[in-house]
Amino acid sequence: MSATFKVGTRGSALATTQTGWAAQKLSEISGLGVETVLVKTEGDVVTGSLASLGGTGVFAAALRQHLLDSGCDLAVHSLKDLPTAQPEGLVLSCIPAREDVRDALCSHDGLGLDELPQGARVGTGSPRRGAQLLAHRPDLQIVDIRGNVPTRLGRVKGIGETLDDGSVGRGTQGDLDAVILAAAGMRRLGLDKYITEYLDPSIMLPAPGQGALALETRTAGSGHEALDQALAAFDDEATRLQVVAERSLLSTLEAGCAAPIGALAHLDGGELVLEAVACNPDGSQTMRRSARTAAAGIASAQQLGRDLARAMIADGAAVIAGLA
Ligand SMILES: NCc1[nH]cc(CCC(=O)O)c1CC(=O)O
Repeated sequence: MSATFKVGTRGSALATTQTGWAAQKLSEISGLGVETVLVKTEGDVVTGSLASLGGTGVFAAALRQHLLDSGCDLAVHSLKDLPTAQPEGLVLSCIPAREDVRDALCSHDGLGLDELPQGARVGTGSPRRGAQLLAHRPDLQIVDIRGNVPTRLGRVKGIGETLDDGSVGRGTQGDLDAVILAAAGMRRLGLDKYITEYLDPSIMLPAPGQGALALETRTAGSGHEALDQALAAFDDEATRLQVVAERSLLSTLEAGCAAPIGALAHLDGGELVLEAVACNPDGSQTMRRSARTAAAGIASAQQLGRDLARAMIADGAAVIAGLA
């Protein structure tokens, strides 16, 4: 029997799908077999509002402990769900090329954002999404929802009934005109046909790290040389530069994934450009800024995020976003 590595995953459809995708690629590159280990996490059983959960990293903590205890050799996370502080003994050894970074509107009858009826009910548990929606459409009613992607999608009028997956839409009321979800998750789950508008980043800046996966191992290595090499080969340098800048901004603002902060970096020729927004939860105040650097490398990306955050803080961003 050929050697295998163990990959840990949460049990949600999104987690198992993206873990399967990454593990398959690494298996192809390394020639190793894969064994999947399911890890139940606190974030999957708590039922309160996401905004009220407070502490960041509830989704990742149990998986990380499992990795530290050598219950698995590799953990696959959604990067945007990871706190910006890296735990001792673990390293993000691979960040693959990013999926679509945008947020997506999923509404009934194919409606786009500007076609939603006056006062339409739009579901999201994210203060960042709610605030930016309200900044664009102050008439909308933001409804705090949580749950996994198919469950949230099933709350939209007319959609719950049509989802053919047996785990989806059962008992959902169709009580919303629309929900906002990450396009990346919808695509990975094959649910992107329900997207009625990809929200332009000029209206809705995504969460730092959105659309990117983070493949984590113990700092000492995965225990499989071929896997360590595959992780290095599967890492995408452009994505890493972007997400480092975005997460550096978030950590300098001392904010987490539940904060009303959006950030998106991209490469423009040889330059790294970072755009960011800080909002108050009702969308009545938004501060949007950008910065760029021609300097290459991870340290410069980190510096870019830090400098932009400091400039925004100097102009009151932390107060606006309720972080001060
Ligand atoms: N917080 C849940 C979560 N974590 C990652 C994704 C989507 C995939 C991604 O952004 O990489 C989602 C669902 C969503 O926000 O719609």
